Parts: sequence; structure tokens; C-alpha cells
Amino acid sequence: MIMLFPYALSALPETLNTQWDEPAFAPYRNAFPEEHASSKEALTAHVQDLMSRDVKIAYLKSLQGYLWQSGYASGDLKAPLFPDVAPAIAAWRKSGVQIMIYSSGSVAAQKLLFQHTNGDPADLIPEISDFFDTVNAGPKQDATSYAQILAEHPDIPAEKWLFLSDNVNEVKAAKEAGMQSFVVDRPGNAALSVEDREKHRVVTSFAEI
Ligand SMILES: CSCCC(=O)C(=O)COP(=O)(O)O
Repeated sequence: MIMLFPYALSALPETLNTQWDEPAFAPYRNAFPEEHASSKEALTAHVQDLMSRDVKIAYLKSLQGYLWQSGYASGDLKAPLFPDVAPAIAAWRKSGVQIMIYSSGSVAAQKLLFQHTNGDPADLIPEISDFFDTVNAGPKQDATSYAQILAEHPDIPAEKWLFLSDNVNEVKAAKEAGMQSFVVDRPGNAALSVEDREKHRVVTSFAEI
């Protein structure tokens, strides 16, 4: 299985060599700070540095989405979902629950991901009613971002929302804005402290919700 971040890094050199001066690539290149967009080498070094530190900055997330497009289109990339995710989404939708995504990945990248999952059906876009990222909502560890999402859906009271995340700081921020929020503890995630487990509900599968 090809992973998203390595795919983006592997697609970068050819994209830069073939599209550096193309108008279609200009918005992605021009979004980078000038000193990093001055040459292919500078941009490559900056992207490698940001990705090695998993920096969730909008101009990187936008470029990643662009780089993933060809992988999804060719079938080389598929978004791997935990086996409990698609059945839970189907059950929640059946009972009238709205599903929305809030990720540091750009909205364009989110849409590609949920359109090309390893599930059956692979395309989960019809199940999802809205998408938020750091541009249209804000940073995921800021309570104001969750307030912004709530403001976009004034018909749904804050306490009716359930925000799921593997990041305790995001869970704290969502709760501060009045949402319910659980930590989803998946294999490979950062270890949770005893205090985190006391303060927040922790689930290991969507089937527990
Ligand atoms: C949905 S696009 C791929 C995920 C991504 O780029 C990312 O940074 C994940 O961030 P999240 O806030 O969803 O943990």
C-alpha cells in the first residue's frame, strides 16, 4: 500500500520539473513564502523539512492535495480506512446523523481522500455534508475554529456535535467551544496519559460510539 506523505514526496520532483512555469501550478507555488518559492531546490528542501516535522501549514497542505491528484486518478493511491469506519458512517447516516470532516489536510485533499477509499463503495463523498480545514475554519487546536464551524451550521446546537480526533489538544479545543468530543485511540497514535484518559472519553473503534 502506498502512503500519502511518501507519495507526495515522490511526485514532487517530476511535478516541479514539468510544471514549474505552468499557470495551473502557479497558485500552489506562489502560495509558498518567496524565499522558498525562488527555485525548485529551495521549494523541495522546504517541503521535505515541513513534511518531516508534519507541519500543518495551509500552503503545504494545498500542494500535497495537488500532488495526490495524479496518484488517486491512476489508482496508485487509495485512502486506507480502519475497517470500522465505513460501516459506522453508513449506520450514522441511516439514522439521520450528518457527517462532516475537519482536517488539517486541505478541503480539496479531503475530497480526494474520501472519494478514493479502500472501502466498498470507495466513494464516501455522498455521505459527507461539509468539509472544514485550517483555511475555512482555522487551526485545529484553537477553540475559535470549532466556534467558526458551529457558526456555519447555526441550526445544529453545539452540544449535538460530536468531534472525533486522535489528538487530545483538538478534543480539548472542541469541548471548549461546547461540542462533545472523544479521543479515538488507534494503533500508532501518541500514548495517552492517565490524566487524558480521566478527562476524556477514549474509544478504540467507531463501533463503540
Ligand atoms: C485529508 S488530507 C490528508 C491528511 C493530512 O494531510 C493531514 O495533515 C491530517 O491532518 P488531520 O488534522 O486530519 O489529523
